[in-house]
Amino acid sequence: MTDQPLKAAILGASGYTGAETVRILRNHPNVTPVAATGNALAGKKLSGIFPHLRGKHDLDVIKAEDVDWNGVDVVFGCLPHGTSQDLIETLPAHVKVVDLSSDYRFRDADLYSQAYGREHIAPERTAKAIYGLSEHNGEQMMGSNLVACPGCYPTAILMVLLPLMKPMIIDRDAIIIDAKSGATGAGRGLKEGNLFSEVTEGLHAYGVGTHRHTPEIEQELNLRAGLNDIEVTFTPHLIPMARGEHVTCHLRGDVDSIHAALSAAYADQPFVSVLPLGSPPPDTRHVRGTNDCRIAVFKDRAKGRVIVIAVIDNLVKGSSGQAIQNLNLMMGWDQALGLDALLPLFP
Ligand SMILES: NC(=O)C1=CN([C@@H]2O[C@H](COP(=O)(O)OP(=O)(O)OC[C@H]3O[C@@H](n4cnc5c(N)ncnc54)[C@H](OP(=O)(O)O)[C@@H]3O)[C@@H](O)[C@H]2O)C=CC1
Ligand SMILES: CC(=O)N[C@@H](CCC(=O)OP(=O)(O)O)C(=O)O
Repeated sequence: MTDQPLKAAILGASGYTGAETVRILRNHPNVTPVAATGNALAGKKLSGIFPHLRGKHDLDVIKAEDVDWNGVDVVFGCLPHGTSQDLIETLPAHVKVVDLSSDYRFRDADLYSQAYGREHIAPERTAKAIYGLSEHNGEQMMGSNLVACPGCYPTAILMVLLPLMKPMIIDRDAIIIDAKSGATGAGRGLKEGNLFSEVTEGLHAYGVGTHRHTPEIEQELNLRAGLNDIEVTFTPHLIPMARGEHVTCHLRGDVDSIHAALSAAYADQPFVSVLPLGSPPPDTRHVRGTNDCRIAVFKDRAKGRVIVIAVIDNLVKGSSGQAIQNLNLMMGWDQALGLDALLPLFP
């Protein structure tokens, strides 16, 4: 516990990742949510929008322009991309930022423009922001004022692939990723594709060959490997469940070397576990509601091929949980503060 808890504003608290950030912060000894913002839902009580928070958090949801920034130390930016940078660039300098959107993930603002179809309003800041994959960039986050949390798919995928990049122990020209996400990954906004009847009892791919997370994944792989030619095939799917994410990486390499590299990378990490060889495949329910990532490695019967599976909860390790872990790292606190009490909800 610090003498004075940090005062946090949650921008976009009326959305899924904002509400999840508020929920998890209830367990945090060093951070107090003092402001919650929304847009269409401003004017309501947070517990009125999200009854599961009733009696736990009774913040009023207000417009960002009505926040008293003098009373705020840190913001969690849980806003759509584009909106996020427009607001973050107006904040006073004393406010630390943990952004969950994609706005500050690209080192190169031109790459951002290509992927998102708009110019970045602060290219110099995005170049300096720390890419917040907690287990890999924690040291760089210490003392930083702006951390850009990875997308939910890149979180699980990079957790598998980064430890295999240096030394390069897989065939870098043969990386194929099949990924599946629950519907909360698309946010709470009313969209036809998120209707129950459009999602239930079916499964479909989307963004095939074009998803905006592909350049984000490739950026981090190339940076880690010291190369510029790594490309991956990434196919996401929407599955009929609310939360959870499952990624299957099809690789070429040696199963024992891959398992050893992953086990070594996460040996001291509280939230990432690499299952022993021969374990059954992990289920998204094994991490549901937690900041955990579980990884399992399998030898394929096809010669030289290895399959690595990772599961996370998109609303925790894939967004709000990792954001809180990143704030802990920025502040030099134990990275597990507020997060280690979360146990999986099973079944
Ligand atoms: N959902 C997930 O699994 C993940 C999401 N992310 C990223 O996190 C961010 C938030 O995602 P998520 O919580 O799912 O999104 P939601 O759609 O559930 O919530 C969006 C929030 O932003 C607010 N908002 C929307 N437009 C504006 C605006 N013009 N001005 C001010 N506020 C606005 C909404 O307010 P209101 O509802 O009151 O209008 C709401 O509070 C996004 O950038 C997303 O890509 C990252 C990783 C995983
Ligand atoms: C199921 C679903 O739609 N998922 C979202 C990814 C969620 C995420 O990580 O979004 P950001 O990169 O915007 O932060 C998508 O595919 O666009």
